[in-house]
Amino acid sequence: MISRNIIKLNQVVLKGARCFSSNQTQNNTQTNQEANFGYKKVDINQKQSMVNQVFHSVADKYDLMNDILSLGIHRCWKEEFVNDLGVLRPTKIQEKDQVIEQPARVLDVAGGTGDIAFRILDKHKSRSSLNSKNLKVTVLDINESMLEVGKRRALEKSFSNNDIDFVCGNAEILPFEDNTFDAYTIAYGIRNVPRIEKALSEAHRVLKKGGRLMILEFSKVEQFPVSEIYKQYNMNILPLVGKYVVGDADSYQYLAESIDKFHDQQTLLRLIEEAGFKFASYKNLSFGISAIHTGFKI
Ligand SMILES: C[S@@+](CC[C@H](N)C(=O)[O-])C[C@H]1O[C@@H](n2cnc3c(N)ncnc32)[C@H](O)[C@@H]1O
Repeated sequence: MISRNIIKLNQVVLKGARCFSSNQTQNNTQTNQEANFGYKKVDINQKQSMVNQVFHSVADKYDLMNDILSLGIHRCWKEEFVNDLGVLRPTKIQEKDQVIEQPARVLDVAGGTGDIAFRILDKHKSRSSLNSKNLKVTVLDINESMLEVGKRRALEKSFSNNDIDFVCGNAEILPFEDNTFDAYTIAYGIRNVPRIEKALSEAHRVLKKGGRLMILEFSKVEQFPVSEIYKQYNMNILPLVGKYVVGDADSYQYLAESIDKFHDQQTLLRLIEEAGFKFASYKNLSFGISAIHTGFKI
């Protein structure tokens, strides 16, 4: 049984996007467009290669580090995110004189090791009377190392290809047709994508009418002294724990800097609206350390 699943879950779809694996270096053509890589200004194409190196380096210890660094709190934020998504119903399609049910489809972009996808599937099973055939989650990530961990975890959790599939691809050029998904989720991924506007426009394109965008991301804490304690923690503790647990202080230095440089709640909200989403809103989690943004394709 397990070996059949291994074969199925290893069928990574590669359509129209460059993927990054450990033994690959990316030689992107230079442009004169710049992006932030933490506190550094780099060529926008170079940013993706540098982000890829970070996640290749941390992939094996990524989930453990999330627990250590957030003292387990990231689990509560992810739970709230998945609760807010709610239960998705299958689509009913009339075919000749028959009504056919198609599973609801969720695309989890920058889904990495599958954490959000597994939570969505678990929640769906525990909350609804529907069977697992009524929901399918597609995990998309640009990094093969992160996806490999996700595929391993999916097998351990006994999910099959009917529940979940793993696609190597870029959030900026999604390898899916227009109007395909009922929901698009992205957790702690959007700040790593070089062209956020492109990713949001792709999210809008692949969602069905009525479909929902949900973003979970680190955000801005305004209340003093929490803001200062949080900044000091990120800048000093993150690289230190990275050094001793993963043997890689630089990657965690980038993660801390990228959190500091990322947009505030209002700016991200504006970008979501500019991408065409309606009824966009956000809510803060733990003083705004994280925030959930949402919007709908109407
Ligand atoms: C911090 S991890 C988040 C993983 C997961 N969503 C979670 O919440 O645990 C960020 C992920 O974004 C992915 N990523 C970065 N740039 C991307 C892009 N352009 N397209 C798709 N994935 C990307 C990385 O490979 C990495 O797996």
